[in-house]
Amino acid sequence: MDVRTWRHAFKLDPAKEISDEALEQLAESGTDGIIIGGTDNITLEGVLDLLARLRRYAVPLALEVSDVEAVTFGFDYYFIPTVLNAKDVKWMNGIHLEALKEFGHMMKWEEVATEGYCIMNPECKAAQLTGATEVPTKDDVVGYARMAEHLFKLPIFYLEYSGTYGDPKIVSAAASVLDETRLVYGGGIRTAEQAAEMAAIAHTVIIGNVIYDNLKKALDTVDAVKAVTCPK
Ligand SMILES: CC(C)=CCC/C(C)=C/CC/C(C)=C/CC/C(C)=C/CC/C(C)=C/CC/C(C)=C/CC/C(C)=C/COP(=O)(O)OP(=O)(O)O
Ligand SMILES: O=P(O)(O)OC[C@@H](O)CO
Ligand SMILES: [Mg+2]
Repeated sequence: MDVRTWRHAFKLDPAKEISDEALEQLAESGTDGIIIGGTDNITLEGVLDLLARLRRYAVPLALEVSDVEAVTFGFDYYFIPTVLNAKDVKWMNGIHLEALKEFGHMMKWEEVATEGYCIMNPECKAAQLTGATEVPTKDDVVGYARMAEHLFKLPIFYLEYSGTYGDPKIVSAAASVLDETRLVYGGGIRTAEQAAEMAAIAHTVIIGNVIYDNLKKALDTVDAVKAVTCPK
């Protein structure tokens, strides 16, 4: 799956407004992919709107499924989050089981990648929703990274600082124990410098909210990430 080569991706929230001009700039920025996903108010209408407006560009599109009601055909990839540090097992495999009973027969597995989330910002919406409200220590993060790679053989370990910039020492600790599983960093990147710092540690860097606050700064992160050599 070529998502394994992604160094940079934008994450668009279907619950937020964005202009066609901004979408064109994001799609033609040189990013490796655009992920459509968010935590709340995700509707099929919002997902279809972004899909229709982005499909004309060559950039690969992934739907990060956070609500089964908002899944549609037409994406290149489907990313399925499982929250490794959620309090309620429903966010690890519960909703997934129900979804598989309903949609399992129609899934094209080569388009699907499971993301093992470790949520680091207890204030963010995803943490509040899933009860991931105890901040994992560095040792916890290393444990969750090993769990993702060795116990569950997940393709992606997603260190999620949503809305806050992470601690490079903790991200490095996760990186140091991953060989096969891809380390994805997301959260609080607002400048090219921050994007470059995390790109030197993580395989893939995700840019979210700054798209809506400062499009120019968001676009600047593409070249910043591409200028950095991918870690092992
Ligand atoms: C029709 C068709 C193509 C068939 C194939 C269908 C398919 C792929 C079916 C799904 C199969 C499946 C196993 C689905 C499971 C789905 C599911 C709903 C799982 C639970 C997901 C989950 C754990 C959600 C919790 C929240 C979470 C981790 C969301 C990820 C996104 C995220 C962290 C966004 C960041 O937050 P944001 O909302 O941006 O925050 P701010 O607004 O504060 O910025
Ligand atoms: O919105 P930000 O804080 O950039 O985070 C990006 C992404 O990791 C959210 O799931
Ligand atoms: Mg967001």
